[in-house]
Amino acid sequence: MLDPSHSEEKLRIEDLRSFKILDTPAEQAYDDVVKLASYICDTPIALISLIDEDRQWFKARVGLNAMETPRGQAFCAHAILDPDRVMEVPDTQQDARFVDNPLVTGDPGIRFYAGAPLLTPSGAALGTVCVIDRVPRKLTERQSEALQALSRQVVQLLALRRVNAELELVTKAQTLRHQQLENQQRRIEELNHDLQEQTLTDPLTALKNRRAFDTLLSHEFARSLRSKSPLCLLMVDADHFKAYNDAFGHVAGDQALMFIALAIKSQARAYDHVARYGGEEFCVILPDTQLNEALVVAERIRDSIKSIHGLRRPMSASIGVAYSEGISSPKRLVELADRAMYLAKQGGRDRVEIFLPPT
Ligand SMILES: Nc1nc2c(ncn2[C@@H]2O[C@H](COP(=O)(O)OP(=O)(O)OP(=O)(O)O)[C@@H](O)[C@H]2O)c(=O)[nH]1
Repeated sequence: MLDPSHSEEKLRIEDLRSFKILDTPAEQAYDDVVKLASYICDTPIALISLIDEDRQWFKARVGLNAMETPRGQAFCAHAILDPDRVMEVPDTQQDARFVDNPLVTGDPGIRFYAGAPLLTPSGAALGTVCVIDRVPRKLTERQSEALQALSRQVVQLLALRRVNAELELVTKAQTLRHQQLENQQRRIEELNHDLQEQTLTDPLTALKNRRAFDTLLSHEFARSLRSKSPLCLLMVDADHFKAYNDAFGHVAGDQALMFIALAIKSQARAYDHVARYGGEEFCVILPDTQLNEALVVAERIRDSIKSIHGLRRPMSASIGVAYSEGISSPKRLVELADRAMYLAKQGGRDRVEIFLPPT
C-alpha cells in the first residue's frame, strides 16, 4: 500500500480534496451509478469508495450500512495502486492479502471483490467503483468493461462538480465585488450630498446660508410667478448687537445668534425657508403668503426673540417685510425688505415695518 507521506500519495490526496466531495450528502447521480453497478454485475453490494488519508469513505453505496472503514481494511486502497485496470479478487479465502481482513472474517463477509479505479486526468486514482459479493465468483469481460465505464462516469461527475464549484466561486466573487462597488458608489453619493449640504449651511446656526438663500429665493420667486401666488420676505436684524458683543464677548454673541436662529425657526412653517443672511441678519422666505399673514408671522418672530431665555440681557430685533406682488425680481424683493428693516431701525427698533414701492 502507498505510504501516505510519499510525495505521489500527497499529490493524490490533494487532488481528492480539491473535489470537495468527502463527507458530502448522498446525491442521486452517484446513487444511480452504484445501483447500475450492482445490477450489471449482479452483486448484493456496490460502492463508490474514495481513499482518503486514513479511511475509505463511500460517496454512494448499496447493500452496506457503513459510511466508511479504516483505510488499512480497504480493498480499494489496493485497487488504486494499479489505476488502469479492474482489480478482481475472485475468492478472498484464497488470497493471502485479504484472508485475515476484518471485512472478510467479519461483517459484511467479503468473498468476492472487483474495483475499477476512479482515474482523474492528472493520473491520480481517487478510489473506485466496486462491487462485492459474499460468495466467490468472477466478472465477465462485459461486466468488467461496464464497471470501468461507470468509473469513468463518476470521474466525469466529479470534474463537473469541481467546475460548478469554481463557477460558483467566481460568481460569488463577482457579486461581492459588485456589492463593494455599489457600497462605494453610495458612500461617494452620501459624501457628495454632505459636502453639498455643508456648502449650503451656516456652520454656527445650522440654518441655510446666504448662497442657499439666493437659490431658494430665485426658485420660490419663479414659482410664485408661475402659480400667481404671492410670497413674502422677512429681513430680521438683531438690535444693538455690537453692544451685546462688546459687553459679553464674541462667544456670548455667537450663542445669542444661535438662540435667535432657533427663535425664528420656531415660528416658521415647514415650507418656509429660514436663512442666515449675514452677520446678525436673518431672512425668512414665506411662500404662498399674503401680506397680512406675513405681518402676523413677523410679529410672532419679534415676540419670540424678545422672550429668549438664557441670554445675558434681553434681545430684540427689527423686522422688514416685503411683498412680491408687482415686484419684478428676487433682488428687488430683498432691497424692499432691507429698506423696510431700516425703517424699523429708524422707527426705534424692536418693531416690524413694511416698505411698499410707490405705484
Ligand atoms: N459674535 C458674533 N458677532 C457677529 C457675528 N457676525 C457679525 N457680528 C457682529 O454683529 C455686530 C453688528 O453690528 P452693527 O452692524 O453695528 O449693528 P448693531 O450693533 O446690531 O446695531 P443695529 O443693527 O443698528 O441695531 C458687529 O459687531 C459684528 O461684529 C458673528 O458671527 N458672531
